[in-house]
Amino acid sequence: MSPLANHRFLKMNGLGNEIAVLDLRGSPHVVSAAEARAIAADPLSRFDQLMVLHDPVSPGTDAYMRIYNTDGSESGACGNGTRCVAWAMLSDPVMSRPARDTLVLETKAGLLPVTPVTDTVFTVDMGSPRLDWNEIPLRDPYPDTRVIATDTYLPEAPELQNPSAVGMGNPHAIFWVKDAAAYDLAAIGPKLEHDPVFPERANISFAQVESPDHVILRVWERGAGATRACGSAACATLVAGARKGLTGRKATITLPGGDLVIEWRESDDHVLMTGATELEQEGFLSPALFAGAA
Ligand SMILES: N[C@H](CCC[C@H](N)C(=O)O)C(=O)O
Repeated sequence: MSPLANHRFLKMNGLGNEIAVLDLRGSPHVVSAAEARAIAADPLSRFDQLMVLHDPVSPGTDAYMRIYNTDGSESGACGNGTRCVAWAMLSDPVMSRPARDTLVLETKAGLLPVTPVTDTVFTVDMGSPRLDWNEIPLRDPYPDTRVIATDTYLPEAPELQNPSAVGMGNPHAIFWVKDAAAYDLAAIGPKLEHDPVFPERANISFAQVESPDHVILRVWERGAGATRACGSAACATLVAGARKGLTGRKATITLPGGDLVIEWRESDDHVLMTGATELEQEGFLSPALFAGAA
């Protein structure tokens, strides 16, 4: 029987970004893409991102996280999910709790220190943005990633051709638009996500700058589709906005599910993301999910 059968999980959200948290510390099991897709397919455990906790790898860290999208692909970053994991590690009565309140979580993209602001609000240090074309990554050697060009031509939205690109441990493209609500994400999101300029696909943001400290944002996520919020996209948008002189280095980013405060700190180049988390329920993974998934 799969070690995931009957395993406890938490269903949470970060501003409506649907997050499932699975604690596999103490187990050698690594969730496969097929298992992640099976978990996502059950309405009880449905997620935009599945955050799987493993035993810590680097000294001084509290856990290693693998992050899965709905389609089973893996990401190096998920801002909203990282806050949910911090809540779970510090406040869930069943999970083993680290001794200190400030956590350091690790992903394949690096270390993420997390600090509680209240019981349910956390600040994640998302690290330095990746601005070089090959780190994002992009197909072409752009000397300046503030403006790139996509291959995709959209007859219904010909203005969507020149996004900014930023890596936050995952790839992001930000299109600067007058009205973020005007776009049919389900129709155009997949085309831009798969544009050949993004060799690892990209998370696609539509950013409407209201003022230097306020941006309205809608996101089509790589591997997950339209979500109510995307923390790493909010970080990437603030960085790109500040680089283009559209925003300051600190702004409120309003997503369909609510607000995140993002700061790109001058002193160390790190991006800080602050926002809420919410526990919805706990559940147990149905053994039937893993009958065909290996
Ligand atoms: N919702 C997440 C981002 C998931 C990114 C994922 N879709 C990818 O990079 O493949 C967040 O809050 O940052």
